[in-house]
Amino acid sequence: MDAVTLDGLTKDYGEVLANDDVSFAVERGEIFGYLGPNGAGKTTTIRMLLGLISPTDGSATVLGADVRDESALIDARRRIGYLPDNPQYDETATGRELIALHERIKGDRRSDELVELFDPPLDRPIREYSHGNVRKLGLVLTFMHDPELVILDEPTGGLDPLMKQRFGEFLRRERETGLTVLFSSHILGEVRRLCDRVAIIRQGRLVTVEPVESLLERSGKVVRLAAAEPIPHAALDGLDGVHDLGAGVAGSATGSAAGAETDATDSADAGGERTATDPDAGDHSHESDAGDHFHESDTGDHFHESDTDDHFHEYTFTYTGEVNTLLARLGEYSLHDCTIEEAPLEDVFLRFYGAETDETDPPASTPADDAGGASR
Ligand SMILES: Nc1ncnc2c1ncn2[C@@H]1O[C@H](COP(=O)(O)OP(=O)(O)OP(=O)(O)O)[C@@H](O)[C@H]1O
Repeated sequence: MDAVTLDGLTKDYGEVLANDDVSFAVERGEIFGYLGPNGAGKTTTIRMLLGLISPTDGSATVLGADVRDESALIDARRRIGYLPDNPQYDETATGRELIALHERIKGDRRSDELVELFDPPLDRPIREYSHGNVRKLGLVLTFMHDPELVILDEPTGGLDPLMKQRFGEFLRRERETGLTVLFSSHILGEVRRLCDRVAIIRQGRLVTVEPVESLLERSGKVVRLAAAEPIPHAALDGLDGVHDLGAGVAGSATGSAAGAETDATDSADAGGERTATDPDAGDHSHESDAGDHFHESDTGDHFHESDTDDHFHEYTFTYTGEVNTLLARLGEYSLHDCTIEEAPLEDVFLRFYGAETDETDPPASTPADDAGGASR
């Protein structure tokens, strides 16, 4: 039996159709990412699953309990851990007092271990907690009764990188013991590291449900190169899986790669030739605005050679091919810098669903449709 099922779940707030016919299922024992930009409808779905708001239409179950059946849901919730995106704890209580309160409500099997792991302050009132410390206490309260299913709404907001890593390792360990996790995020990279499958919601509508690996394969990677020598256009553009190739000549080979990356991003859409003078040469603006550095050429089929040795040649593109193939091709050139990163969530949307998709114009065919329906 699936841990969570949604079938045509719909929430109409009146002005906003926050969930529109949302269907998917979370299998027992998986970490399932619920991904979407701000305002997409993630929290609305989660609040319906917990019985905190009623669906306008459709149905859902958590651990077998129908979310419209209050008594069944109360029973199920004893076996569920829930971390809201913005927990509203009693501001005057201390962390220790809140742990004691939660122990009385749902039991405590492991708060000591969790306090040691997530290390929230315990003896100060909540009103003095930082955002990250509220989140760390929230993780203790969510997991302390050893739930079968946890539903986490943007759980890593406010956590520092070390704590994010610790949280990720913790979730993976818990999965090994059979825990099911549904967690929302707007960060694709975070979901990639943790999740087995992912659902993406945009403007209230589900756009895909699929294994995270297949999503990332199709969404590709953003590649940024800074080369000591020009790379012929055909060498990159002719490679299978290269999209949106943009190029320029910028900065100094001894300068900041980060600056080069910024400019490369700015120039990525235009493609063709762009040139820039070494910022250290004197005459030209040092502002980071690409418009001050780059001068569009009237031809798009070759790359400009710089007139000083200090320049490097930068290229940005999205790559959906084999990384080893790309590296073999790049190995033929002298590179100053190379970064290969996952495409941002926004790019994934642009690539697969179009920039103009809105509530009145749903994608004609989504991967969820292609897979024979969103739920499985
Ligand atoms: N109580 C409410 N009344 C009216 N509209 C609401 C209500 N709650 C949410 N909305 C609207 O519903 C839409 C979905 O909001 P929701 O909070 O579910 O999105 P989200 O994906 O969780 O966003 P975020 O990542 O920013 O938390 C938004 O347009 C939001 O303004």
